[in-house]
Amino acid sequence: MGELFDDVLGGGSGGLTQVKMATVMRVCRAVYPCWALQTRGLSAAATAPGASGVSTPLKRLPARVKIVEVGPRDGLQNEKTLVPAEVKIQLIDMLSEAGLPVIEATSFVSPKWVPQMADQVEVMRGIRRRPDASYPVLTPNLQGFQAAVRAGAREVAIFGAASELFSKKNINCSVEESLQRFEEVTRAAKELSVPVRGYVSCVLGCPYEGKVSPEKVAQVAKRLYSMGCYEISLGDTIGVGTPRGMQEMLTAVSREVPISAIAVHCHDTYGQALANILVALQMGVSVVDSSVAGLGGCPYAQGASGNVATEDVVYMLHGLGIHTGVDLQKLMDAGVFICRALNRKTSSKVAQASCKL
Ligand SMILES: CC(C)(COP(=O)([O-])OP(=O)([O-])OC[C@H]1O[C@@H](n2cnc3c(N)ncnc32)[C@H](O)[C@@H]1OP(=O)([O-])[O-])[C@@H](O)C(=O)NCCC(=O)NCCSC(=O)C[C@@](C)(O)CC(=O)[O-]
Repeated sequence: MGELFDDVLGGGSGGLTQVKMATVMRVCRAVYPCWALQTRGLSAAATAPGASGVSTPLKRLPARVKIVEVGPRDGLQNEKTLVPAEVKIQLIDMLSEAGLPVIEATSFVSPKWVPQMADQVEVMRGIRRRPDASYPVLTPNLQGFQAAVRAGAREVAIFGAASELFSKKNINCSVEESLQRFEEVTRAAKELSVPVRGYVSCVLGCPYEGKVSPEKVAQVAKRLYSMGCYEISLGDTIGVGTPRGMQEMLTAVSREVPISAIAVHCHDTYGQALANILVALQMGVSVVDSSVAGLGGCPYAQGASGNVATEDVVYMLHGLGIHTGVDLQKLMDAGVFICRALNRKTSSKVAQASCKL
């Protein structure tokens, strides 16, 4: 590599000719496929989504990505002011209109722990469901699962962690105890043919324990998958991960769980979310969680900012020629609606650039 650059840049006279520059670009693309992808993807985005002429590196990306919109739950669970149920319902309906295939609607957790989600029954009863979309809800235990089913939930998500301390702070039990509770939920769900999604939090770092080993993440993911979760969402809860960490962690998890059953759930605290998602896509992941307007955070992970904004993910994916089924304009309208209701600015760069707020 060094020799190649010496060869291209050496000689001193004349600086970088066009021929030399082209060679440098070729070498960089060969050595850093990810960089090649980004530079080519960006020019594709600048011209037309899915533009032709984008060649080799894009072949490694999925043709289609499923976006799991978590704003109404992950976003609103962290808001200081309580958002009225009718606002949540309107937000979910607007997200449905925008074509999002999965919208996490609310959670059936203790109202003493998360008062922002105490109106879960009203929300579930009020939303207009699109027949081809699903509206999962979080259920930490059997009590939550039964209440969710009574309220009309047709899909649930259980949420574990790869960190003992986070598990204790978030759901008041150890990782092992949580897995036992989740077994009860998956067993009950199986009897009613209710699909269950599984989360693992703190996959790239924990607010209480710091570094988290990829092997620990893989163990928890494997347990959730083997108890029947159809998909495992890997959460960078505090948004500290970088592309290299994402690659190492996904390498470990994909030894235990098929890549087609893995989703990534990136918070954007350090501005790394899109880069981390791109790495995940290159490794074969085709399910991405995100939150309209970048709302969110976890009440039990202080300092964690919101999820990556759905608008930004959709813009990147469309620029790469990847199909999502999402109407970006309608999605941005939903972002404007909820930001006005919350009296806050959007965290989506795409929405900011489009001068919507
Ligand atoms: C899990 C519990 C309930 C344990 O809480 P606990 O206090 O250990 O529960 P308990 O079994 O001892 O029961 C105590 C009380 O809670 C009630 N209770 C018990 N279960 C339920 C339930 N399901 N729904 C409603 N109420 C419930 C139960 O009925 C009882 O009521 P009381 O007799 O005192 O009146 C509690 O810790 C809790 O609700 N935690 C909230 C966790 C949460 O929602 N965190 C945020 C979501 S996770 C997240 O954001 C991360 C994620 C998914 O996005 C991915 C990522 O980014 O990493």
